[in-house]
Amino acid sequence: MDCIIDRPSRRPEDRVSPRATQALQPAATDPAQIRNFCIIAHIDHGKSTLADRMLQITGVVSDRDMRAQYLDRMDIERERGITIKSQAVRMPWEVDGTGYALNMIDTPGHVDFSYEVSRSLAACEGAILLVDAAQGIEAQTLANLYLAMENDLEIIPVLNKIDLPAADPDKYARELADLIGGSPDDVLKVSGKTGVGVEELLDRVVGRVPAPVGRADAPARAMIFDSVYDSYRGVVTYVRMVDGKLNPRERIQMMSTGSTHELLEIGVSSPEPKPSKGLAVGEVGYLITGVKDVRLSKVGDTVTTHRQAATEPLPGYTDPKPMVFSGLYPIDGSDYPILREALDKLKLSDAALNYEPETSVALGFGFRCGFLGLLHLEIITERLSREFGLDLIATAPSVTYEVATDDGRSVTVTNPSEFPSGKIRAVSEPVVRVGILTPKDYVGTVMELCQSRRGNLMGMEYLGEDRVELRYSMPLGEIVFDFFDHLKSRTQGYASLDYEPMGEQEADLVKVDILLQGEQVDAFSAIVHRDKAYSYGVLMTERLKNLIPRQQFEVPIQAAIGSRIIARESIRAIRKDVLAKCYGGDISRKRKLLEKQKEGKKRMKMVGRVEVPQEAFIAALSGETEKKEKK
Ligand SMILES: Nc1nc2c(ncn2[C@@H]2O[C@H](COP(=O)(O)OP(=O)(O)OP(=O)(O)O)[C@@H](O)[C@H]2O)c(=O)[nH]1
Repeated sequence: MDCIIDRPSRRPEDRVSPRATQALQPAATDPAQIRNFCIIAHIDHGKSTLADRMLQITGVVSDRDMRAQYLDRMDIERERGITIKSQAVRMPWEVDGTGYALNMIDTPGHVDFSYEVSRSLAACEGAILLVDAAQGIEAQTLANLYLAMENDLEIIPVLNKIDLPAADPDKYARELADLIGGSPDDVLKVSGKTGVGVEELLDRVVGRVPAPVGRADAPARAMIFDSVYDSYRGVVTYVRMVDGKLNPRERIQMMSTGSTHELLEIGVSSPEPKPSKGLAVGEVGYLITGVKDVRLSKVGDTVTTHRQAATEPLPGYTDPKPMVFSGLYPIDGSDYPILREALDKLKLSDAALNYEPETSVALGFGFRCGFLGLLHLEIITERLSREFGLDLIATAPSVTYEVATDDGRSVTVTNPSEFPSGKIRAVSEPVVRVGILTPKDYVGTVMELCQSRRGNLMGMEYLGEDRVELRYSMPLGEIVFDFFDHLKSRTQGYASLDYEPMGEQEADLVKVDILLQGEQVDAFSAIVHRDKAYSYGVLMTERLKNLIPRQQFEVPIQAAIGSRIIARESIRAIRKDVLAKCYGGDISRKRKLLEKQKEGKKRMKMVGRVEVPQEAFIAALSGETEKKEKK
């Protein structure tokens, strides 16, 4: 009789290194044998590919199970090649006969998620600074490096993709060494694709990244650096133990809210979740408590035990604050309940998503949503359409304004239609520190663009021979509106951008309304700088003129600041007689035409006496007319 033996497969082409030793047991590992590190890189510089290769070489994922970008779990992440949620993986590695547990924390690379990046960094002692050897340093390389330095991390500079024919490792090694100090010879050269240099890199992590330190006998303190919703297991919380120990089935307490939960499972990911006997000082792992909403397990919060609670939370906790707002409306009004349900579901897994119902004359029922940034907005709208089959229109993104009125009130405005109508004393808007990296030939055109967006130059530096870093302070409101598209098209895609909040400033801002036959169309109101009010008015009135069909009377389209009209167009009157061409006695054909006209009217929105097809509003909001003209 045949007997099946369950043997670990080790095929000749498997890339597992002989130094991928037996894993050390969590909760029983000496902190001196733990290394916590992350990989920081500009988008597309190969972070996920390198992480995949490390998993393979350390034997935690077999070649057979390997699929590209193992750590990027969400489909949408894999398709777009971006990392949204960070994960942590424990890998065994042996150096000079000693076994180590390497915890790799994958960080999101995009500025919208910089708070999550900063918490992931706070969970580590070291960072691999990964730079594409064919492209060199980019804006997010710098932004992430500065964050890592603020967190006192040991930086390991690495050039990736050295297998590319276009790679110029010597040039970029000098650039990297100039940036962080040290010699170009210290810069490791690897290829995440072929695996060259990856073993040396793991050795360097062990050699250079400091071991974690913490007080083993103090009350438990663990920092949450990620919180992910899983439809089967509820919320999975990723933590870094700082002091003490957490044990299975213990009652834990969230220090920001005082809420307590039973610890149903605790363990480490390698990379599939493996329950353990607990987590001790310096370790990285996950907790499951059965809660169903990520807002009960917030990134940055400190976990302690209920029985022996710590008194001081770990530093650095803040609530995620939405920066960009937009109205989301279903194109088919009957989809509204589905949209509400979909947002409720997404909120379970995304603590940064905010929304409340709103109505618009032009677009019907929808939700005003708050996002961390433009990419966050894009991801949410894409998930709504992909996962819930919703067809949506989003109003132009807006930021938060503080408006002080003459009667002494202060109003927070996230939607232009809430802008107070009386006398305004002052308006302040959020400002960000912008870093742009561009080849030197494009400096002129980039500066022109920044100036046209009310940017203030704060500094300019050459990086190597041919690239320049420009630093500006700029209103966030100017960036959320197609700034990135313009930057890319002016520099043929070469410039990269990063920004971080730097407070607020007063500015001469006004609300421009768009009126159709004297009636305000809310979805088109915008808060803009006074100098740009006129051009916004002209743009929108022209767009609408081209999109709204003629009516039986003349329709004025106006742009106004308060009661002052600043631009005007009009649609000439026409008597639309669908039966005009239908002479003769064929009554059934006439009826058909009239029926068809009635169908069309259903999708019409009434603004005062004016009938507007909803498509016209949608096209005007998305700027479709200009796009067509450009083509
Ligand atoms: N030739 C070559 N290509 C690589 C190498 N590493 C990554 N790539 C390619 O570079 C592209 C980006 O790699 P990713 O690993 O997705 O980059 P990433 O930094 O994780 O990207 P984000 O998750 O968006 O930040 C992919 O097309 C990879 O196949 C390498 O060492 N050599």
